[in-house]
Amino acid sequence: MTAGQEVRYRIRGGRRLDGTVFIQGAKNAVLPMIGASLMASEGRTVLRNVPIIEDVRRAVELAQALGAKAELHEAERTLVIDASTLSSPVLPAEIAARFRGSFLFVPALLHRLGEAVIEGVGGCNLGSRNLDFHYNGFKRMGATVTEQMAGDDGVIHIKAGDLRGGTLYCDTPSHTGTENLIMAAALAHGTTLIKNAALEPEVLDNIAFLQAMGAKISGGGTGFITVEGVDGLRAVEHTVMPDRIDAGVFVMAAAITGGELNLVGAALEHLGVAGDKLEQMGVEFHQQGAVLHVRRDRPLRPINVITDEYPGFATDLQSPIMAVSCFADGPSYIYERIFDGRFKLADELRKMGADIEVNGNRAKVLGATPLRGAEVEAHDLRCGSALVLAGLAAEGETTITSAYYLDRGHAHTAERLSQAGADIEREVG
Ligand SMILES: CC(=O)N[C@H]1[C@@H](OP(=O)(O)OP(=O)(O)OC[C@H]2O[C@@H](n3ccc(=O)[nH]c3=O)[C@H](O)[C@@H]2O)O[C@H](CO)[C@@H](O)[C@@H]1O
Ligand SMILES: C=C(OP(=O)(O)O)C(=O)O
Repeated sequence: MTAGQEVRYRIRGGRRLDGTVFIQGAKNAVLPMIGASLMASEGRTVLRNVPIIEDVRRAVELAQALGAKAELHEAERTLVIDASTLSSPVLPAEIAARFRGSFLFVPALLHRLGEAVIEGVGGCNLGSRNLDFHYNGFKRMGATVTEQMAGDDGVIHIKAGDLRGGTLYCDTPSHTGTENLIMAAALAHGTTLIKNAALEPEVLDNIAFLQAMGAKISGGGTGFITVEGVDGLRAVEHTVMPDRIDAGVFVMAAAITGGELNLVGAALEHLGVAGDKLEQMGVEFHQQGAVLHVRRDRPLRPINVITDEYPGFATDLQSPIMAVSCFADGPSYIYERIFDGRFKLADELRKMGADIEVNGNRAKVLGATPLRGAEVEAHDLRCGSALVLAGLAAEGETTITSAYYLDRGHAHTAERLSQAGADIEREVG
């Protein structure tokens, strides 16, 4: 899949899903791990259960552009990285601007090459997405951050100097902010305390990975993380945790079609409040070891959702639940607290017949409205997964354009849904 190619999904709705689905490895865990693996100056890192998503392909291209050897073995879902040859500090815009996780490469560049040059940082266009917690943390550790204009675009130079530990904080518990500050502290001189650190399971998986590499990190999951700097990190093997957002979307695929799925690798605990809200809507869960059995065979009830950091209702599941709410019997209320640009989905769902009122970062979904197939656009990754859900339950054919966004974060979507009985195809070109 090359830049500029159009990806579309075509779905003929109305089929009840039934079967077994394998939950992919977590996008938001593997991306910081690829960044962290570049901190090992010798040896080969082996990451297993790697999701075959576009963001991972971009991360591999970026690692290669920086001089590392990175091989993605797609059939084996395994990534092998040899970062001994890392040589360029420049995150080139043509790759880095296509995914948010590119900024997670900065600590390795600071430690290994003494500087990072950021021509662009991408990710979903969700309104304002600042990076001040990251920059302020790097500065507190002794780095200098300067911005130069190149045409209309700013290029940011970070010079590491001699990074040393200190007291750092996130104003709000930023997911990638916490990961970047931990990675910057891991090889800095002395001890770092990070206050108001993120609690997401992917942050904890990344801490486990860094600890295996030899980093000294304590306090993960408490909001206060202490990192004692070490002299070097070694390349290790690690299995990426399952993707709780992918799991949540498949739970909702069962919910919206009145179906029944066995989700291999999904953990109800990792859904946080989203699991409770789905139960209130009428979804039944049975955790059977590493398999989450999910079923919905009663009418969907409406719901109130307030997005929050983990274990609150994940913002990445807010768009999907908006699609499910269209089928609930009564008004649902959604309050998006993390990102201010996530409601473009409402316009797309309206094209399918949804009745949604948006006021700032609050939305009221008036269910139940029967949705009908339409041509709709994925404005971001989770808008894409929500439209897939809507298409599965709508009458007739739905075409989702700009679906590269969906492929950024979900692997083999059409194959996995088809195996469970959906009528869905992916088209490129
Ligand atoms: C690659 C990755 O892991 N992406 C996830 C990560 O994004 P990301 O790490 O970018 O999200 P953050 O947790 O940093 O952002 C949360 C909020 O904090 C604000 N903020 C963040 C950093 C900063 O320096 N200044 C600032 O103001 C943001 O604008 C946003 O309003 O967490 C999000 C929230 O769970 C998820 O939707 C993304 O899927
Ligand atoms: C916002 C998201 O991702 P990113 O931070 O990678 O843009 C997402 O996964 O919905």
